[in-house]
Amino acid sequence: MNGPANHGLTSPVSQGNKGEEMPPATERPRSGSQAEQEPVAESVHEVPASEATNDETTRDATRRGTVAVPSTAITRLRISQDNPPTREMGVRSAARRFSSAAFLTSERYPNLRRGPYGSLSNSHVNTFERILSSERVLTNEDDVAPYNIDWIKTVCGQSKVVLRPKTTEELSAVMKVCSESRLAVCPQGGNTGLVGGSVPVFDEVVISTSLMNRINSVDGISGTVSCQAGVVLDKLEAALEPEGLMAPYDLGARGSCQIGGNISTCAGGLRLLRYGSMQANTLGIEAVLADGSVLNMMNCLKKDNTGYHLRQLFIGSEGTLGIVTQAVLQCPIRPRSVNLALLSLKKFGDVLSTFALAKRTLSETLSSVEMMDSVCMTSVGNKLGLKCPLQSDSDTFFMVVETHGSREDHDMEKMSCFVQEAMDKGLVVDGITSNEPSRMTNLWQLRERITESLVKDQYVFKYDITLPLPKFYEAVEVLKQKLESFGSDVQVSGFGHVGDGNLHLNVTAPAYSDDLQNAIEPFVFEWTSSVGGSISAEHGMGFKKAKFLKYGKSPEAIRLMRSVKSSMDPLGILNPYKVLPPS
Ligand SMILES: O=C(O)CC[C@@H](O)C(=O)O
Ligand SMILES: [Zn+2]
Repeated sequence: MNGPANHGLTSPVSQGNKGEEMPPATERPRSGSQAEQEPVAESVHEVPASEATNDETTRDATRRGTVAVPSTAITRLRISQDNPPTREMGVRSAARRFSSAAFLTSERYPNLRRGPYGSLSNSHVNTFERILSSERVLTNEDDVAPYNIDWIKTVCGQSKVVLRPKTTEELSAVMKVCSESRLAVCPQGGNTGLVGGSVPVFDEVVISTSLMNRINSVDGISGTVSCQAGVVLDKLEAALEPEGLMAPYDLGARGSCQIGGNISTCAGGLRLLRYGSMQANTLGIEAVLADGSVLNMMNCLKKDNTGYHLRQLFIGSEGTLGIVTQAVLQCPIRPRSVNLALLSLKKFGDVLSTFALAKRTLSETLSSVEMMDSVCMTSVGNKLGLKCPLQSDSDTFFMVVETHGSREDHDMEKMSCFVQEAMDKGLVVDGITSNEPSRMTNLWQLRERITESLVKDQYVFKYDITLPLPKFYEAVEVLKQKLESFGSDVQVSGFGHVGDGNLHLNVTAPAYSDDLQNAIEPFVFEWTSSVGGSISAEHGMGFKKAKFLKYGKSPEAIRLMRSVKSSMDPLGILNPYKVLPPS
């Protein structure tokens, strides 16, 4: 028998809907004096599919895995035989191949110390290969590289191995090995996170759920789906559609993000306003715990009050308490009619008044209320070539308002009346409505692809915060003022789920700089907390925000979090350096 394969690793050193066309604008209901002065046909117009954007890419093109970090973009590193790289150099150059701004997390955060974890050895790799088969144990540097870096290229770990289990049993066996050798692990879904939660910080073993992609069952009557954690959101949607159901949430990253990752980060997204949170919609969970034991809570029931709601522990804990392997989600009925409006507004106060009006007039049909400022709209235009069909200037705000309903004529009329009333009241300057699927898709891209446009050719500091609505856009203004001295190369912008009070606050700069980061943090967290907001709305704490947890939780709450963590993961091997601040 051959001896164990040499994987080039060191030995252990430490134990450490197509709807009907809208009637022509001139036929829509009008009222009030402003409508008389300003013909609706000129202000509210429908958008021809080709005019909405000049990019015909479909919603699928927003798949982050393909648009932002295409695997084909990973060019092979040419290594001179005279000067073979060390493992460390290899990871470093793998990181730098993605972008000139790439770097190792351990370099950018030099005060960070690796925990007392074991080191990966050839013998571990051989054991993993026995459990998973060798094709599902990646050790080749080029294969491992994409799992080390986040898709916006802001953090980069140095893992040497990626494990790709297909079943809960395999993942459980892997965790038993990791627990016995105190190997730290980093669970990873679609790697679409924005807070550095899904990539390793040092050399954690990456456990990818990508091959755990089975949909177990869809129950059209009770409206539930049971699936493995690695199912990609748009694949789930495709499986739900024939049953007349849809996922209870929607994200721009739907082409790459996975259900397990969505649950672990308590993802919010574009429809939370209408369909509720991940906490509300996750009925059942199966998770593998730190010691490899399997916790099966695959409940399909809407009502289950049998004591502690344990599944909630895994929703939003970012893989620090267990790795979600399967789940049951409650799924709403797919709407028969969808209507969309893209609006432009003069000031943020009008955005809030329009939101209030939308709630009153669109009531039960309202499914999404999003906003973006002109910096964001300009960015999707300049960087991605997506043309906004509305007139605007540098102070304009934009809103996307969507309805989901069951009566096309009724829903369309409701949307028209809402836009008309908003214009009559002088809240909305210009607007477009559509219920034609490809047109709506194009209009949605103006909102959904902001993230992709902001990261293009520049560094982005991202802050995902919840704020009381009157303070929502003040965050952008306050930060602009704070960063004035950095000059016009540094831009502050805001967009997000205004319907949920969730602002995505972004600072873009030509490159990362410690000075800029130190000017923003902890200032932005202090300010958010001082006005009664939350420093993480829907992206989680990950690695980047962990040290700022005190701005979101009281000392007592943090103590309880630590005690839950140490009782469920006494060796601290599950996604270390994330969520909780270093102790
Ligand atoms: O880029 C961001 O900050 C937000 C990403 C995502 O949550 C979105 O709402 O588009
Ligand atoms: Zn968002």
